[in-house]
Amino acid sequence: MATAASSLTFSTSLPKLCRPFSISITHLPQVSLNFKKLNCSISSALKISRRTAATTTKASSMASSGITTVDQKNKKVVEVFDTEDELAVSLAKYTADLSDKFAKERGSFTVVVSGGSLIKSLRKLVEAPYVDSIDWSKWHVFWVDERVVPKDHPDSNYKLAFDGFLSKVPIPPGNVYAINDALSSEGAADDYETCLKHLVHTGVINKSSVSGFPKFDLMLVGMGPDGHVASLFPGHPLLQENQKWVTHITNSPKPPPGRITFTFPVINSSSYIALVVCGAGKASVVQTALGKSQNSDVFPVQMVSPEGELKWFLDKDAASKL
Ligand SMILES: O=C1O[C@H](COP(=O)(O)O)[C@@H](O)[C@H](O)[C@H]1O
Repeated sequence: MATAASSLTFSTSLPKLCRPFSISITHLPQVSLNFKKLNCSISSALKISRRTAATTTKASSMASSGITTVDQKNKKVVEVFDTEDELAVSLAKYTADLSDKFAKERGSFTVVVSGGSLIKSLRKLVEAPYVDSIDWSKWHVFWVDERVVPKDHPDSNYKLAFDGFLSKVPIPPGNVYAINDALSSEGAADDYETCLKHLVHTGVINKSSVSGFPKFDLMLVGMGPDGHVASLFPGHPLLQENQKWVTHITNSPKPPPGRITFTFPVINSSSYIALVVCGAGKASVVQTALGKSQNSDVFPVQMVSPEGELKWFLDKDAASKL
């Protein structure tokens, strides 16, 4: 299964640029909770568990530890881990299992990553056993959002992923799809969309028969403390974009201001989405998205509703208000 796994360092050549190709809001319902192991604040959550026991099932076979919640109807799983380290172990297994599945089923594995804290949580993938067992040659890597800065800039999501992950595994450089950082935000977004269209046309990326948008195998997505996902921020008109695959923003409330981002129709056409959220600073948004909060705001994260499975990976602090 593993290929060329003896080297942990891959070529420093540039990733594939897209330039050559110049060529209903669903408010997630209350989830059911099945506390297999519980060391965090639980009293209110246990009440939820009793209230919703009828729809509670065991975790998927990919779940390895933690507190697991399953909402079968909405294909939503919530898993809470005592520590971020346990979360990272489970996230690595989840990703490796899906890599195996898609490599066998379709000969390639299309993976979309965000920037931010997510990348650190992928660190177990570059350790044994996964670094040697995953068939990295099948991976095609994309960004759900990117800051329009040079690739060696500290704000670059590409640089973050390269330094923390991609430089440590033998993914063919031609399968790493960074933005063209020589373009404007608008130009880079259009160019990235053109790149995706080419890859859908050539069959590298699946196309959703439901939405007609590209259907990525796995999106590994973080969430900001304001509930933003990708570069889709609360209250921003881009939340409603339903034509474009990739769009741009020049006034991001979080610096830097110029970014490109996948739109919700693309995000929500995915086969699997892992939403990885850690830290007490994100607990209130998690409570609104998954708990019984009275907050009437709709955060962008609540608009994440894939065709396939959504799995939340939460650490104890992020889940502390559930
Ligand atoms: O600006 C961004 O922020 C979000 C969240 O980052 P985090 O550090 O709070 O996890 C990230 O998912 C996104 O890709 C990035 O561009």
